[in-house]
Amino acid sequence: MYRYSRWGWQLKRRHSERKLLLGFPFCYSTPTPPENEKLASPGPPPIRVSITEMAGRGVFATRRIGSGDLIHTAKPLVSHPSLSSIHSVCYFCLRKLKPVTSSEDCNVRFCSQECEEQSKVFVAVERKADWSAYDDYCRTRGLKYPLLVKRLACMVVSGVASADCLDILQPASLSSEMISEMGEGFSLLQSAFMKAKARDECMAFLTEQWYINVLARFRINSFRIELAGGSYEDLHSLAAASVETEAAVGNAVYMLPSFYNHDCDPNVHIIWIDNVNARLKALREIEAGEELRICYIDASMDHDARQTILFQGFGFRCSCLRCSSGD
Ligand SMILES: C[S@@+](CC[C@H](N)C(=O)[O-])C[C@H]1O[C@@H](n2cnc3c(N)ncnc32)[C@H](O)[C@@H]1O
Repeated sequence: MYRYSRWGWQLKRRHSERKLLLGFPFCYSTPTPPENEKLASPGPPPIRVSITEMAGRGVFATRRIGSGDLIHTAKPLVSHPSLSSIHSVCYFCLRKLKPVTSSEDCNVRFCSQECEEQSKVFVAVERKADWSAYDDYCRTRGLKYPLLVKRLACMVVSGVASADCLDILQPASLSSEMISEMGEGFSLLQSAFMKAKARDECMAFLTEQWYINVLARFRINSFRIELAGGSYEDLHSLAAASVETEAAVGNAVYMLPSFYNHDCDPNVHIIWIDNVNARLKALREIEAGEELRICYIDASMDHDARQTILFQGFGFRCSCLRCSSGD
């Protein structure tokens, strides 16, 4: 289940929680706000991760945050373009690219030397293997998370990520049926690496259990990326795409945004302007100590539809004020 990306709605656990409460160094960046955007604070973001009463860990304001303030930005831990966008966005940051013709069409592309440089080590690993069977498996079943797993596996093999980098995130609970369906994806991923003669010592992490653990985390922590910015033409094609097919350019998982809980009337929203880097903005005034929440789903749905999707996708019954009022 993807967390809805736009329009303002959107464990090694005990050990990890302790680390979080003690101030685990998150992968956030102090943002450079565009003109007319007010930064909530010049230093570290005015937030902390703590335990909530009903929803596990959550994100809380450490001081008052003004309406419209940019609270923090976040770079992804793992991201991947959707298969339908693979030739039209940067393979690293998902920025939209100018259309190309003919022979260039079948290559992945980058928006800048910087993006190419930052991804060259794991892209080199990826290029050694033939992913056609794995990609077909994703395409025919409409699966997006296994593409994130493939990228993470290439990052681990190349040494730019550790195999346990997502362990701190909450996993989805998976039924035995879901787990058995993942077997095919794992076999295809493993066989692509084996045919490419990847060295055994680099592949020790790649067990079926690793594959399942990672997918369980992607399932409830991934964001579907829809870009809000770009040119006038982009906005037109985005509008058309959202009607016709899939407006998303890809999917990504972040560290700090993964700790935001859900509310059907959220006080924070997460947006993407022109690439995969996320911006978390206050939708209204937030007091010190208040929990910051985003909306995981389409907030325009009615009460019953929201409850069903949240339960099926994220495993909880929402008891936010809006749901409690029956709206
Ligand atoms: C992306 S995680 C949010 C962080 C999570 N609470 C943690 O401890 O890592 C999503 C999960 O948090 C819990 N959650 C989020 N919002 C909730 C809410 N409003 N009520 C109850 N549980 C919630 C659910 O278990 C959901 O699957």
